Order: sequence, then structure tokens, then C-alpha cells
Amino acid sequence: MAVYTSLTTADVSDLLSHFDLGELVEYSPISAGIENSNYAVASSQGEYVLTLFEHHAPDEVRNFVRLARHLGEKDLCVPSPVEDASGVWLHSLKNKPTILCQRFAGSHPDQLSTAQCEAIGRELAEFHLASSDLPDPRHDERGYDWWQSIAPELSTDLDASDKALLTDELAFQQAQRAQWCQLPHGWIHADLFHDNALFDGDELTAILDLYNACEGAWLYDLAIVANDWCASDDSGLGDSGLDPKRFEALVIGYQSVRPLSDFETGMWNTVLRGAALRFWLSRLLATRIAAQRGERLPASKQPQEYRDRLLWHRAHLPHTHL
Ligand SMILES: Nc1ncnc2c1ncn2[C@@H]1O[C@H](COP(=O)(O)OP(=O)(O)OP(=O)(O)O)[C@@H](O)[C@H]1O
Ligand SMILES: N[C@@H](CCO)C(=O)O
Repeated sequence: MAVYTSLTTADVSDLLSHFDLGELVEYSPISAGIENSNYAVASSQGEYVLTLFEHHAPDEVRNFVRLARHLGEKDLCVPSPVEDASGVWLHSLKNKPTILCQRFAGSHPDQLSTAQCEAIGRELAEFHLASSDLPDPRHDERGYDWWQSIAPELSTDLDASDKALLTDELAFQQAQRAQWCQLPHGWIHADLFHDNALFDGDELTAILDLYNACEGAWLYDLAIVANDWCASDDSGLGDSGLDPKRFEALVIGYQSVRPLSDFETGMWNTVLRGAALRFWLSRLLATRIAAQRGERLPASKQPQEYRDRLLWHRAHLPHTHL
């Protein structure tokens, strides 16, 4: 949907000239993604993705790359920047931090299968364990404190029933907070939607977009994945809940690497609700920002989907049998 910063052939060629990657063959904007500007870049020696960070300062980018390198060393398929001929990977275009990463094969899954859900569950658990020895995870800027602080501002865009829902859910999450903080935690991806993964058939080829990675409860990360990958509304039936088969496959995949404790399974409903609340709020904010620019979020990123999923979780008992 968005490439916010336009680059010319001269901009891309200039950047490429620092690298030992041959000549620029072609480049094209990647429309997927709503946070950064991405370009597919082909050189005479390979295919790359140029990412220009729209909102992150160079130090934040260094922090993401620290995580990506750490995970890459443990054989996870995550994009890590290529170094130029002088060993520099962090560049700047149009005064914005810019990196060039290897382009992974594969495509975003369309009709999600149980096998893909199981694969992403396994990989997420690998992500949690592999990052557990990397110190100083970044603070979650879209975490509990943000929910509480942004809600009054965003609620002016809501009708009375949604306002009441938001107030009630925030009070519920506040009451659950002490328990939530007891959950096993560490680095989390925090945005592992299916448009941030690449597959070749049922084989996972990459996890992308580590640019929200931060400290959080591991179960919360799994809940973020569940709310997107297991959403039943892609059947077109208008149901905003979770598909039990895909949910089961996701949890089986995750538990094959890191079994959940009884305490965690007891927290499922709270955490699924929190994960739905988080993206309801962030999509409300994104809707407001898009409106200020005279734009509209794509149908797949509308806040109502996450409001409805929150309502569904509030009406359904947790999946404690898993
Ligand atoms: N290393 C890569 N290999 C292959 N494709 C990539 C790579 N990096 C990015 N892409 C493509 O670019 C798209 C946008 O990238 P990314 O998700 O990082 O952008 P974003 O603006 O941060 O997105 P979001 O809105 O999800 O936060 C991806 O969905 C993917 O199609
Ligand atoms: N994955 C997010 C957008 C990027 O953070 C969403 O679908 O709302």
C-alpha cells in the first residue's frame, strides 16, 4: 500500500556503488507494508530488498539488526543487512536510515493451511528460545502502558458501544496485569502476521519485519500469531473468531519446541484479548493518520476486524484443553 519515500535510479545506483554487488539491473517499489518504504533491487549479482526506515532512528535500527544477526547465527531465516565494501551496513538515503538485505524466496501464504500454522508455531518458539540469551530487549512501545495512554485519545473516534467495550477491556487487562507479568518473557517478534512470513508451499522460507521486536510475554507473541493466522473470517462467513484446526496446529507446532506451562494455558484468554486489543488500537491510530493524509487503510487492515476478534474472545472460553 505504501512507499512513502520515492527513490530515483541515481539514488539506488549510488547506494549500490558502495557494495560489491555488481551493477544495478532494476528496482521497483514493494507496495506491501505500511510502516517503511521497501524496494526490490536486482543487481548483476543477486536480488535484494532495500528498506528505508520511515520512523526509526539509526540506533533503533542497530537494535533490530543486533537481533537479526543473533537469530541468523542460530540458523533462523530472518533478513539481516548486507555489508558494503567497507563493512558498513547502515546507510542513509533522503536522511533516513537505509539497509540492503538479501531477498528471500517464497511468497506470503494466501489460503493458510494447518501445516503452515504448525510451521510458524515451531519457528516462533525457535525465535523465543534463540533470542533468550540476547540481553536488553527493546521496550514495547505498543505495550500495556501505550494501550492505557492512547485509548482516551482514540476513543473520541468511537461510538458509544465501542467506547464502553474499550473502557471495560482496559479495566479487565489492568486487573490481569500482575498475572500477565508473571508469564515467561523475553524478545518477541510482536508483529508476526502472515504478511510477515514467506513460504514455498508449506515450507517456511523466512520471517520478515523484525521492526517491532521488543520485550514481551512469549504467550502474547503466540496470541498475536493466533489472532491473524488462525482467523476464521477468511472463510467469508463473517465469523471473527479462531479456526480450531489451525489454532490447534499452531499450538502443537509451538509446543513441539517449547511446551507451554499450565500457568500459560490458564492465561490464554486474557492474552488473546490483549493481543486483539493491541491491534484494534494500533489500527485505529493508523486509520486516523491515514485519514489526515486523505487515505484509507486497506480492507485487510481495518480496525473493526480486531474489535470483532476481541468481542469473540470475550464471549468464548479459553482454549485451555491445548
Ligand atoms: N528480505 C526480504 N525478502 C523478500 N521479501 C521481502 C524482504 N523484506 C521485505 N520483503 C517484502 O517487502 C514487504 C514489506 O516488508 P516489511 O513487512 O518489512 O515492511 P513494513 O512496511 O515494515 O511492513 P508492515 O506494514 O508489516 O510493518 C514484505 O511483505 C515482503 O513482501
Ligand atoms: N501487522 C499490523 C500492521 C503493521 O504493524 C496490522 O496488521 O495491523
